[in-house]
Amino acid sequence: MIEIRDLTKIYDDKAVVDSVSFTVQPGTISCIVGTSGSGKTTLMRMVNRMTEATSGSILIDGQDNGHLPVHELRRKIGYVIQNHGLFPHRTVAENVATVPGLLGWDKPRIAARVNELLALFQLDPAEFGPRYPHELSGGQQQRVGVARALAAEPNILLMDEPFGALDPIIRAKAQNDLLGIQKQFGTTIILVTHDMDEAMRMGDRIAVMDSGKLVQYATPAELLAHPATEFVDAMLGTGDRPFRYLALNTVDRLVEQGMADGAPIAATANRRDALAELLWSGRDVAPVAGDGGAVLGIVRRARLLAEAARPA
Ligand SMILES: Nc1ncnc2c1ncn2[C@@H]1O[C@H](COP(=O)(O)OP(=O)(O)OP(=O)(O)O)[C@@H](O)[C@H]1O
Repeated sequence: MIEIRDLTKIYDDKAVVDSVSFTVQPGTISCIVGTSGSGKTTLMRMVNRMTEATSGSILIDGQDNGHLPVHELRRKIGYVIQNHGLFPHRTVAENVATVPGLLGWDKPRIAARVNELLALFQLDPAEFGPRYPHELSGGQQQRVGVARALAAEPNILLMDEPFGALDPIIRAKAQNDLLGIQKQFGTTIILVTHDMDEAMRMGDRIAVMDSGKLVQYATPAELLAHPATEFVDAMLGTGDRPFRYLALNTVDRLVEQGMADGAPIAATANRRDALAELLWSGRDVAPVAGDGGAVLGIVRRARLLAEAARPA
């Protein structure tokens, strides 16, 4: 758990992070969004003391991070930045092994961990382990960056625009991979992003920053239903709200009995994608298929449209 209390950072007499308080529950993802210069990165960097706070405190699992030696914090907390920050003169395997090496793990344990992580990120250890970062694509480098941050099994991960440089398809895949791995390890994550769709998709809760102040900290659904200020409303994008709201849930709970023609929609598809499919194929209704491909029933366009209305 990360408890941020009254945290302030002053540069040149200006509070770039201004009395910010919020708590990140264990095993959850909190996304920080806000306009450029609103203090997102500064706020996050105070968690592992890459930036020292002017005042306030951060408790990590109940311990004040100001009382822990900085090198210990950095090893305990994984850190991923845009453009991955890999060491160019070290191989992929050596990059991933960095923190376990600093922690003095023995060689077989390090090798096993490197192989496990590369495999987890769908990078064949025999093929990619010996390569240097410049011999990888941007998306592969980014995956190695995340693997490196996870190497010493940190229970906290800080991510600053980790997928910012990736194209939309690779980005969606990287987001899915991260969600899967986060669930598997129960990692607590703070993720800074410019992309509201990414925040909605990844965040259990979203912190909205405006000029150094935290203006709202809420679940994606709460944020959409009850934006605290006009600024939050503007960040959410008026025209996108119904679609963002639909995207928060899957089709499965809207399935009705019945039969319909045409290609089935997966029960695990989100409601926005399901509606898009119905609109694009000109159908009022579509079959819905479960995991094994068996048809579970149907979903109606009218039902999906009704679900896009602002929640109470
Ligand atoms: N070392 C520093 N010295 C002085 N001012 C700084 C320093 N680091 C950041 N700032 C200022 O603090 C403010 C917040 O910066 P920060 O990088 O936290 O914003 P951000 O929300 O992450 O922005 P972006 O989305 O553009 O990355 C900015 O006005 C920035 O110029």
